[in-house]
Amino acid sequence: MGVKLGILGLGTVGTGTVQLLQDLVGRHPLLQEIEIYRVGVRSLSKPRAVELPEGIITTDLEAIVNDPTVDIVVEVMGGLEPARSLILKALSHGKHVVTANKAAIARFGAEIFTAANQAGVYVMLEAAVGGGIPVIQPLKQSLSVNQINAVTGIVNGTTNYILTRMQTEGSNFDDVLADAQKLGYAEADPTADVDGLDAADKIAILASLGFGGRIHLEDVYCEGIRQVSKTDIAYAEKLGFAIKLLAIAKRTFSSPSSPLSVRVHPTLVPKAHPLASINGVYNAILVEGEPIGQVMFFGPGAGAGATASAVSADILNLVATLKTSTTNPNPLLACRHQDYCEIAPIAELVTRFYARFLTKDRPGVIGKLGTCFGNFGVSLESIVQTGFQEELAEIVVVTYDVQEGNFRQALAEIRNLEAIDSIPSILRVL
Ligand SMILES: NC(=O)C1=CN([C@@H]2O[C@H](COP(=O)(O)OP(=O)(O)OC[C@H]3O[C@@H](n4cnc5c(N)ncnc54)[C@H](OP(=O)(O)O)[C@@H]3O)[C@@H](O)[C@H]2O)C=CC1
Ligand SMILES: N[C@@H](CC=O)C(=O)O
Ligand code: NA
Repeated sequence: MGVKLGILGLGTVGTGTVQLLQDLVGRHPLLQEIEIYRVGVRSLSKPRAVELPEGIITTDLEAIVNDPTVDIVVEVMGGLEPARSLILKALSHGKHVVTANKAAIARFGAEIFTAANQAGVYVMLEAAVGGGIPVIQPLKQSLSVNQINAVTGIVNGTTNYILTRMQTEGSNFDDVLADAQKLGYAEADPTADVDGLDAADKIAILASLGFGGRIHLEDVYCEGIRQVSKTDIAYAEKLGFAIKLLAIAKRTFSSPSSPLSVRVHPTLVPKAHPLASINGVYNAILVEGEPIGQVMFFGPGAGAGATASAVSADILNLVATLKTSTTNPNPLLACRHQDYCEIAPIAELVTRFYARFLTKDRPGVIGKLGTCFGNFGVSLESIVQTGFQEELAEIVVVTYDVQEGNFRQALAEIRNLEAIDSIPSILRVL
C-alpha cells in the first residue's frame, strides 16, 4: 500500500514538490510508494502549474490533518496560523510532518517537537534552512559528534540576490526585490527577508541543532539590509570587502559551556573569505567544530526546484521509516532538546566595525574622531577620506576588534561633535 501525503499549500514550494513527485524517472525507487492524496489551498479558482486528479485539491485543510488515511502531512503553506495549529493537529493524530516553515519552527519549535515526541512521530525540516542545501540532516547526524564552535551563514536567498545585483550592476533595491518576488524567492511578506527576520528564524534553528539547546527568538539580535547603500557597497569594494547579510551563532569563548552570540546583520566580509563569493540566490553555511575543523555547505537557498528537493528528501526519509516501522523512535530523526541556550547581549560582542561619517570639511576633524575613539579604547585599522557629498566630506573608518558597547559609546560622543553632520552607516566587519 502506498504512503499517503496530505500537502498543505500549492504555491512555489508545493508546486515544485508535486512536480518532482510526478516525474520519477531517474530518482530513488522508494518515491514510487508515495501517493499525493490531498492538497490543501486557499483558492480553488486559481490556475495551477500542475495537474492533479479531480477531488485532490481542497480548501478544507482541517479535513486533511484529521483524515486517518493520511500518513504524512507536508506543510508548505507558510505563515504562523493556521500552520501551527494544523501541524499540531496532524501530530496529535499520529502523522509525521514535513515542513519548510522556519517562521513557525523558530517560534513554536518547543511546542511542536514536544507534541511530536509525545506522539512518537517526526517533524522534518530540511527545507526550512538553506532551501535545497542539505544542512539540517548533516547537523543532526553527520556532524553531531563534533563540539560546534560557530555556524556562520548566508541563509536568505532574497537578500543575497538583492545585495549581489546592487554590487555587480548597481541596481536599485526596489527593482531587484520585485525580481526576487517574481522568481519565487521572497516570503509572502518580503519584509521578513529584507529586515533579516527570515535569517533570524533560520539561525535560531541552526544554533539549536549545532549547540544542542533551544533558542528564544527574541535573544537573536537582528538587523536587515535596508540601510545598506550603493555608497557603502562601493566603499567596501575599495577596501577589499563584499557586503553580505550574515547569520552567525558562535560561542563567545572557546569553552563548550560559554554563552552564545546569535545575530543577523549586514557584514563586510573580506574578499578572500569563502562566504564573500556566494552570490545571487545561493546560500552557504560554514560550520566550525572540533575535531572536524571547517566544513561549508553551499547551494541554492530558495526557489521551487531547490526547495522541493529538500522537502521530497524528508518525505523519502519518512517513507523509509514507515516501511521499516520500528517501535523505538530514531534519536537521530527526533528532537532531543529540553533546555534553552544562554545568549550573550550584543553589547558584549567583540568585532571589527566599518563606519561612514559625513562631516564639515575643515581641518582637524579626523583628529577629533581619533580622539573620541581613543577615549573608549577603539583602535582604527584604517581611515579614509575620499569623497564628498555636496559640501560634506565623507570619512570611512574600519576599526580593529572592539567590544560593541565601547564602540557605541564612542559613537555617542562623536555624534555630539560640532563638525559631524551624520553617521549614515555603521556595519560590522567579519
Ligand atoms: N519560496 C521559497 O523559495 C522557499 C519557501 N520556504 C517556505 O515554504 C513555505 C511556502 O512558501 P511558498 O511556497 O513560497 O509560499 P506561496 O505563498 O507561494 O504558497 C503558499 C501556498 O499555501 C496556500 N495557503 C497559504 N495560506 C493558506 C490558508 N490559510 N489556507 C489554505 N491555503 C493556504 C496558498 O494557497 P493559494 O495557492 O490558494 O493561494 C499557496 O498554495 C513558507 O513557509 C516559506 O517560508 C522555504 C524555503 C524556500
Ligand atoms: N525567502 C526565503 C526563502 C527560503 O527560505 C529566502 O529568500 O531565502
Ligand atoms: Na536545507
